[in-house]
Amino acid sequence: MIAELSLLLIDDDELDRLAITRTLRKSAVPCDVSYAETAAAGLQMASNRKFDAILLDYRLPDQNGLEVLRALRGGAYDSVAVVMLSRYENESLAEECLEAGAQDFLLKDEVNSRHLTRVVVQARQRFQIEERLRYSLEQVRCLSEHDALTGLMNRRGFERSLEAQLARVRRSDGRLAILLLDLDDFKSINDTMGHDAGDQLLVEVARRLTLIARDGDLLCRLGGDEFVVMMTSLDHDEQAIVLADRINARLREPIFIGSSEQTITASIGIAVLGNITDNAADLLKYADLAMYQAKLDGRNKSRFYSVSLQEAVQFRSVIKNDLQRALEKDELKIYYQPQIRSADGSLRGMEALLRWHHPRLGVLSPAAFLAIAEETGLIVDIGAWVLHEGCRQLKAWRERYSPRLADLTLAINLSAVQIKQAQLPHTVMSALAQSGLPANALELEITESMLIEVTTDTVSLLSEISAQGVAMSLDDFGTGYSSLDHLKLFPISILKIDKGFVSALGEGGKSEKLFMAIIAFAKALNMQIVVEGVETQAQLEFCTLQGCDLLQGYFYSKPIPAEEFEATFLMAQAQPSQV
Ligand SMILES: Nc1nc2c(ncn2[C@@H]2O[C@H](COP(=O)(O)O[C@H]3[C@@H](O)[C@H](n4cnc5c(=O)[nH]c(N)nc54)O[C@@H]3COP(=O)(O)O)[C@@H](O)[C@H]2O)c(=O)[nH]1
Repeated sequence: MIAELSLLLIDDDELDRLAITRTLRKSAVPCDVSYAETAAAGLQMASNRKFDAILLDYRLPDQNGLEVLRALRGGAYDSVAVVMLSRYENESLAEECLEAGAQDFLLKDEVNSRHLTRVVVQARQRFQIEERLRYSLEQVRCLSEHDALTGLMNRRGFERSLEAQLARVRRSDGRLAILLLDLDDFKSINDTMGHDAGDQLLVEVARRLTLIARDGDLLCRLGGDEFVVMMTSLDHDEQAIVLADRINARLREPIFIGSSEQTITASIGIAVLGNITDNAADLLKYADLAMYQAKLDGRNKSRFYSVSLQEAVQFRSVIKNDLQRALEKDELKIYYQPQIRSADGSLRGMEALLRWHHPRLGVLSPAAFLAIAEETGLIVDIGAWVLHEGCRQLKAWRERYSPRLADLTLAINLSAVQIKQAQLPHTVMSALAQSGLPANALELEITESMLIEVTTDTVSLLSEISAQGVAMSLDDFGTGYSSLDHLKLFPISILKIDKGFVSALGEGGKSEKLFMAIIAFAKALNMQIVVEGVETQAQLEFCTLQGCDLLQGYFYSKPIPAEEFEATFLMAQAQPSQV
């Protein structure tokens, strides 16, 4: 039971005010009525005091009732039930008032005591129910826009906030940056320590981000191990980089999960609104591309989105897609580069160097696609193809230019992925068997960097191949670890000195001394020495004088297609035994 209703009547017509007051006095519920004659006075009173309901006349001297109603619902006033009063019947106006937030619409002529009291009481109840509903909806919206685990905004909340911030930034000509973080190797924590541990780590990351964020920055967990920091105001791009550095420094600090100490890092992509786009979806996409680049660049880094970065990412994606079918479409080719005996300038053999005749991009060098081939595992099939095709070609040439060139050899590069494949010895042997080549016609090149993560499996794999008579050569020697252990562990009989040393020959510096030391060292170990990157007559003479066995480089030829190699180096040196 309501003890008393406190009402505000806003009406400029004195007779109407008296009539309504008389009616209310007859009501079963006592009413305390305050009065205002203008919209401005009514709004003023509504802001000073809380009423149970406002009776609001539509026609007021300074504003119409609908405008007053909208002002009352605008948020600056305590929420209150509103009953509109009108002298004239107007269905569409009544509808408009209800839509704008009035709880009822009454014709003044219809007002009697019971009716008016019931309307006011019901308006008040309806308003209270609406308020509760609004609160519940707000709670649901809040829950649906927040991540239950970390309490940060989720993707939905982020998207809504981003749209709102974008509108603000456009209006104020401001700037906004998005830092998209993806935790490095989070999966392994989940896999090795379990999902509870993973969850604890995510909560700790959220906590650290909250500590680092500045006032006004918005934090969000997009899902999984992806977080976003939205900098809603910044003067310079550098501020975003500084924040990214602070985030990574803070994340690197040890995290204790139970009794175990963990460290986590993140790859961070940054995109700034206005620099490249003023569209929300693009901004997140660009931050994602930059984050992906940070991962490619070795993780635990931040990268800024730029047009050139996008071009690089797009190029990568084209290569990745097209490489799948390059083998089937016969687009991969082997180019050959001669290896010359320093003693007499005769052809000892050649190195097989892969090229991709891309239908749109032209001839691509391994640098453009090898890393992707390794990442996707395609290198296993590609490498097997190089072995088979190279052996087939060598056998054909040996036979065609026998007897003079019957002992030509072929050097083929192996990739780090291939040397971890248990089937490698089988692939090599089947390439030799199918072509009919003897094992000593083949030389396999590995680089020092491949041997860093040596396992006993790798050692036995390469030893198995070498035991069959295939020579192993250590490529790019002098550029990596130059570890004596590698020479001891692996069955290496050929040392290939990197072209970096050759280009420095004649300068008399450290490189030249190292070059000579490597030769002395290889000779002491009875290894054959191949020098790559020979480009000038002077380099040729120097290497020959120092006792290098084989020379390779642009001085003789760049790597060239098989037909050209045959015409230039084989036909010129020997008459084919069969044509
Ligand atoms: N796993 C596989 N890796 C391969 C295969 N084919 C090539 N590769 C690897 O790619 C690297 C780059 O090859 P490429 O771009 O062909 O470069 C070679 C020569 O073109 C270049 N070269 C040779 N002589 C000179 C010279 O006088 N000057 C100069 N600036 N460059 C020269 O050097 C590269 C020689 O390679 P390598 O002897 O192997 O070090 C290449 O290094 C391979 O690792 C493949 O089929 N599988």
